[in-house]
Amino acid sequence: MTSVLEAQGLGKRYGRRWALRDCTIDIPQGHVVGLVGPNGAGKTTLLKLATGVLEPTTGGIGVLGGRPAAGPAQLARVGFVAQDTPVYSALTVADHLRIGARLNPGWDATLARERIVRLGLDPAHRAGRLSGGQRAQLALTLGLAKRPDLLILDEPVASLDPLARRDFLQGLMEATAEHRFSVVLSSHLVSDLERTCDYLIVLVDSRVQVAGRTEELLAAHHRLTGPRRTDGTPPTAGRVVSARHTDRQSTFVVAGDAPAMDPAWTVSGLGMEDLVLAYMDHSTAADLEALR
Ligand SMILES: Nc1ncnc2c1ncn2[C@@H]1O[C@H](COP(=O)(O)OP(=O)(O)OP(=O)(O)O)[C@@H](O)[C@H]1O
Repeated sequence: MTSVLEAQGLGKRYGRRWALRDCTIDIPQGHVVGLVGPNGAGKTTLLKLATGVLEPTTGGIGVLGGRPAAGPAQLARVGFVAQDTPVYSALTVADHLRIGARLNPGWDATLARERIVRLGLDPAHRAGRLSGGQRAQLALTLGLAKRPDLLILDEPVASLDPLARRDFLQGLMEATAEHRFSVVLSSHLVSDLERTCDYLIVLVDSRVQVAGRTEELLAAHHRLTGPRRTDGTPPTAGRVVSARHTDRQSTFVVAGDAPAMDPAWTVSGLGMEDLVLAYMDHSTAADLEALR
């Protein structure tokens, strides 16, 4: 099956600073992919490379088997809702739908119309007078009515209140269930992604820390808690993702099979938030190590 997103050694540099480096990923189609990382991690850069808004400094990226923005056919297959869900303030909701219909060969006018009605948006309302949540919903409607094979959303819910956030993500989930397309969605809030995504990419300090199916990632990581280890290493094999020590206790997050343990140690599973935080910790520890 063609990958939805495939990158090899992908990097983007602004002047001397790398916004994204050594990014190698291969994501199969049919997933809702959560791209998570702190502010400035490189999420927008990766998404702009995927949509052809930016050109790579190193490496290459393929989207649905083609080059990003390679031509009209490729552009028609990928929908992009940029950060802050931009709309044209002076134009009405209906104007947005008309422009969408004119610019997109696969435009689904029925889907757009029905969605606007369901959301209770007045077609005559100017976009500049919509609330943040309504603007985000309008931008999502434009992205969905394009009927893309891949919809890319850059922090679409960042500025929304919890209710609008929930409605937006729910609308997105309903649309993916009905129309079966892939989604890549970025956020710095894991809680947004927890309910929505079945594939996860953790990006910290311009590098992909881990990527894979959420269920598999959660099954492959464990938290070990036990008496403080004086040498700072865990009492098992497996790759250490993060390590924390107090005077009396050590806590490790390790990647690998469930370890057979000494009874003084507790092994537990992780939630998505724990996993993301462990990889953020990992990146911080690596930075500190590099400074030594
Ligand atoms: N046009 C630009 N010129 C110079 N540096 C840039 C430019 N765009 C982004 N950067 C830098 O690249 C890095 C990654 O930025 P990016 O916008 O991709 O991060 P992000 O993870 O999307 O952050 P946020 O969650 O805040 O949107 C940051 O250090 C940022 O300052």
